[in-house]
Amino acid sequence: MSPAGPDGIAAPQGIAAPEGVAGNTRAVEDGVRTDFRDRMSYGSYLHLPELLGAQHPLSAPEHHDEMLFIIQHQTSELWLKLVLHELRSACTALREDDLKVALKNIARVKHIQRTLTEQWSVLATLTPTEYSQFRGFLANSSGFQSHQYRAVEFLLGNKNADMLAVFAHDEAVHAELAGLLAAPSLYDEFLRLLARRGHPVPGDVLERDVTKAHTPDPRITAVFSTIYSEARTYWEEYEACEELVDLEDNFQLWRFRHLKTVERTIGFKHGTGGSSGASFLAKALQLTFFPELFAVRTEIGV
Ligand code: HEM
Ligand SMILES: N[C@@H](CC(=O)c1ccccc1NC=O)C(=O)O
Repeated sequence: MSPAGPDGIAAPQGIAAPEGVAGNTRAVEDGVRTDFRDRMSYGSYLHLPELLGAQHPLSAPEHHDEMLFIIQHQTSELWLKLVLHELRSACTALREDDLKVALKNIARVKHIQRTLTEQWSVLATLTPTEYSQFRGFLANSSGFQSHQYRAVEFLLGNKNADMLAVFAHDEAVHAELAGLLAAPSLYDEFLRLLARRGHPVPGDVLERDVTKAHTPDPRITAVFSTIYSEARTYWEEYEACEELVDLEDNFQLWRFRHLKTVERTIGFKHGTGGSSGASFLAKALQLTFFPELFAVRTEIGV
């Protein structure tokens, strides 16, 4: 005989309710803390009042889908904050010849990138009609003004001093980005590490003007050629090269999904930030952080 549930219906045979889960309801255990007047709680530790109080749709009357738009951006910014934290750590680790730590940081960044790229599918549920109903309320604000995104681009080596102008209104952010512009990128740090390990990275590359984007150099491709053809000897370097390729690949996938989401949402309209829109974004797909890591592939097996 199977025991009768609260509504008198017998539970199916063979599915015995575990202790404390009668009636498909989990009993709260006696030890569970419930008084948080004088204890730190989940919400206070995570500052949830601030976090969850920071969604302020501007549309009037409020458009249902503006909440999606805001949360999509805010979650992206939170992940970007962690990406920056990890990339800064990776740069420091490389500077200190701690390749293992840098690789650990990069591994985490790769997972975040996947989440960020996956997340586009949520925004893709926003139809052009829905977006057009509140787009006007965004005025001239645009993702182009995301300082964390720009910081990630700079850290990875897509340096461009012209990107600083939109941050002139915010002294602290402007100073932060100017600092990153003037600092060696992840790739600069990697090439410096390779030089310290005895790889023939030319001096003029090591002392280049790091405020500019790195431009492809066949002498660096030759360094990678050796690493790839003698992978067993240079295993750590080889592994690091492949991790950087994954990083760039993931970054390009995010850019591509952004572009495609933009095309399906606003077509070929100009952007709220003042650019030509999709065609401006498409140009970013031609950029590369680590050109020689792709150039070396042409030489492999020939
Ligand atoms: C319906 C959704 C979206 C549309 C229509 C859109 C559109 C655009 C457009 C047209 C630009 C070019 C700059 C301009 O003139 O405004 C841009 C740039 C940008 N957007 Fe979005 N965007 C959307 C969602 C997002 C989301 C969710 C993020 C995540 C943070 C984002 C981040 C960025 C960034 C970082 C840039 C600068 C890209 C670069 O410099 O290459 N956008 N967006
Ligand atoms: N540039 C977008 C507006 C936009 O997407 C946006 C506006 C405010 C804050 C973040 C945004 N996201 C990415 O650009 C547009 O032209 O519709």
